[in-house]
This record gives sequence, structure tokens and C-alpha cells, in this order.
Amino acid sequence: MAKIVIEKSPPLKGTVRVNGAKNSVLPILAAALLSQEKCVLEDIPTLKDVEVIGELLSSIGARVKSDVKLGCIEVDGSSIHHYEAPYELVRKMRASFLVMGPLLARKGKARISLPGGCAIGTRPIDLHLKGFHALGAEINVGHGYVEAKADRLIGNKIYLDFPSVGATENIMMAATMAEGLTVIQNAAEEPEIVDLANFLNGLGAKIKGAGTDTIKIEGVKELGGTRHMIIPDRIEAGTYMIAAAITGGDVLIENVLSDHLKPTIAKLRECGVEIEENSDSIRVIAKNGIISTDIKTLPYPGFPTDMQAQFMTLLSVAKGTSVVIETVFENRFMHVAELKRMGANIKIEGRSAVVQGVESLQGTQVKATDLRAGAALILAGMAAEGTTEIGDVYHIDRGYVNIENKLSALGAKIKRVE
Ligand SMILES: CC(=O)N[C@H]1[C@@H](OP(=O)(O)OP(=O)(O)OC[C@H]2O[C@@H](n3ccc(=O)[nH]c3=O)[C@H](O)[C@@H]2O)O[C@H](CO)[C@@H](O)[C@@H]1O
Ligand SMILES: C=C(OP(=O)(O)O)C(=O)O
Repeated sequence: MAKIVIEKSPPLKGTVRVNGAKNSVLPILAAALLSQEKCVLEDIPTLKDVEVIGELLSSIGARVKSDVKLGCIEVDGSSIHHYEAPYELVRKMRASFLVMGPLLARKGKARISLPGGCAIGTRPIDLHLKGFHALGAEINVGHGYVEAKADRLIGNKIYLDFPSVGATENIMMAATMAEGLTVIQNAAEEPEIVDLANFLNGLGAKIKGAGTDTIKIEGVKELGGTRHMIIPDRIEAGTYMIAAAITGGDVLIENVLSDHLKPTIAKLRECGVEIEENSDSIRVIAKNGIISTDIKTLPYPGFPTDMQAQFMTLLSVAKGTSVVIETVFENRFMHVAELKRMGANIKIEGRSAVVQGVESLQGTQVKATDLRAGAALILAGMAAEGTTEIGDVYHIDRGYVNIENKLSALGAKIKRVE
């Protein structure tokens, strides 16, 4: 099993480029199933999750060609003949459930394995199903699978009890070819929702309001092909911003939309980190040590839950006490036990963690319990005395392209050992 081994890093220096966003490319690849023609996606990150969704689309009958050198994927959905996402693929990646909306719209039926929980929470799919039901689908759950059927989908008004990213995406995709108008209220407003809506509109869909809490979708008869560039990954960018901050470095992060990073930028500034925002890059300069601050995760434009673990690592070596409140997932503190093994002083009280900054962390053997917990441990390893060895790195490979190469190019002492 591969491990990542890290020694305490000098201040990081140089330039790093961020890849296309994992959380955009996954729903957009699922959405390509809606099209009768070819879709070409650009700035595709070479991630395990992208491979898995590619396998899923192929198993449904789409022709998927990827050009790793050019960072492109072409999906031809004209020949889809199947309507099932089996347990083996959904188990590997929850986002597989996002093919349900497109399959319902395209084939009138879908059978998808129930995703189940994961290390960060139970993650139900009730809001996705509430949306499909409101569009006229008959839903049956049994034997670990959800089956949805509809001779035709009919537009409706759907209020989401929570602005779920996945439910907003799945319902938006299903509604593109429904009869009449669908209105999603209390919709998620994440940049990845806007990217998906832009892609769908490129196929000929009629979607308005993506990026606000009310999305209106006027159904069309069919969708064609398009070429689309995936937006930069704001979580990958945020992770490199913290890498620069925790090592006291000076790093230019390229291919970034700073508008998508407002909460991370604001909180880093509160910690005393200097940040220069340019049109498509951000420079992070950390000369004066880190000051404590409080964070509370919220749906966009609030502080992203996907940055909570990495930010907590930074706060664990800050001067003073910080409080971190996780409101999006009920169990997203798995990294705390590992950080504590590295000498962090953190106490959990329900959904809050009280972080008392320590002078320094100490390297030891730890394991990645999920994707961002793994990223948090890499950051901790760069700030820790001695050697840190991270196991279960397959979690990290779900969401970061060549993280050890990108960090070592900035001067970090990090390597992967098989
Ligand atoms: C592939 C992808 O884009 N993943 C992101 C997406 O996950 P995902 O789309 O799964 O996250 P959601 O926004 O749906 O989940 C947020 C909260 O809503 C709850 N919920 C969700 C759906 C539902 O039907 N019922 C329900 O109760 C979840 O359990 C969770 O507590 O958004 C999350 C929140 O920003 C991010 O952490 C993930 O990185
Ligand atoms: C939780 C995440 O992803 P997923 O929804 O794919 O598990 C993440 O990207 O941090």
C-alpha cells in the first residue's frame, strides 16, 4: 500500500497550478449522458474519481475517450442502452448517484445502488428522491437499490429542506427535458452548480438563476453537444494556500478564481496571512506567524466544509485558541484524532472543536480517513518536527492531482513510497 512520507518543510516558494474542479467535473460528466451528441470537456483533472465515473458512463453505453496529455475527455452519449449504476462503482464514489437525474430524463428509468454513509456522515439522498418524485417519477427503494421510473417528467416547484449540492444538481439535470417549468427553491449556490448550469445551457437547456437560491429550468425536447472548460478547483487552491501559510512561505497559485475563495481568503487574512488577489492567480505570503480565528462551515458562500480539516491543521499551530464549528456534515472531525496523535491540542464538543494552538506538531504514523482529512495530515506533516508517514493515501488521490509532486516543486520534503 502506498504511503506519503513528509519531513518538516522549509517555507514553500514558487508557483503552483490548480487543476479543474473535481466537484464540477463529476456532475458535468454525468450530465453528458443527457446529450445525444458528443461533449468535450477541458481541464479535466486526472483523479481516481474521474476514472470511476468514466467507467460508469462506459458501463451505461456511452463512448468515453480521454486524452490525458491535453486534459480532455470526450463523451458520446448517443448510444446509451443501460440504466443502472451498480454497487461496485457507487461504493467507490458517492457522486455516481448523480447519473440518476440524467438517466431518468433520457431513458425514463434508472436503477442506482444506494450510496450509504461515509467517513464524514450518513449522507442521505432523501432530497434527491423528493425532487424526482415531484417531477412525477415513481420511486422504489429495496435490496440496496433505488429505482425511479417516469414515462415523462413534468416540471414542478421543489423546495429543498437544505441547499444540498448533489440534490440541486440531480434535480436540475432531470428537469432539463421535463415538460414545462421546474423551480428549485432553497437551491445550493456553489460555483460548481453554476458550472453545471453553464454546461447544460451549452447543450441547449434553458436554466436561469444558477448561483442564487432559486433556479428555474424550462424543459426542452432534446439536448445537443458542446465543448466546455471546467472551472478551477477552489478546494485544491485553498489547500495550497494553507500549505504556503503553514510553512511561512510565499507561493503564487495559478488558475484560481478568487471570487470562489472569499471565505478562505478572509479567514487566512484574519490569521495574519498576506494575500494578493489577481485576475486568475493568488499570491500567499506568510511572514509573521499564524493568529487564531474561529470558523463555521456553511453552504456557499459560507466557509466550505471541504476546507475545514485543512484549516483546522493551520489553527492547531496558531497563536491562541480557535473554535471550529461544522454545520454541514454531522461527523466531519475524523482528522482530529490523527492531529492529536501529532501533538495538536483539540477538544471536540458535539459539532464544535476547540483548538488551542501549540508551538509545533510532531511527526508520526497517521492515516487518511477521508479525502480532506488526508490533505490536512499532509499539511500537518509539513509543519511537524521529524517524519510523518500517512497511510490510506487512496483517499487523497480521489481529489488531488500529483499533490506530492506539486508540493515538492515548491520545496516541501515529501515523497510517495509504494
Ligand atoms: C461530488 C461533490 O460535489 N461533493 C460535494 C458535495 O457533496 P454532496 O452533494 O453529497 O453534499 P450535499 O450538499 O448534498 O450535503 C450537505 C448536507 O445535506 C445532507 N443531505 C444531502 C442530500 C439529501 O438528500 N439529504 C440530506 O440530508 C447531507 O447529509 C449533508 O449533511 O457538497 C458537499 C457540501 O458542500 C461537499 O462537501 C462535497 O465535496
Ligand atoms: C466530501 C468530498 O467529496 P465527495 O462528496 O465526493 O465525498 C470532498 O471533495 O471533500
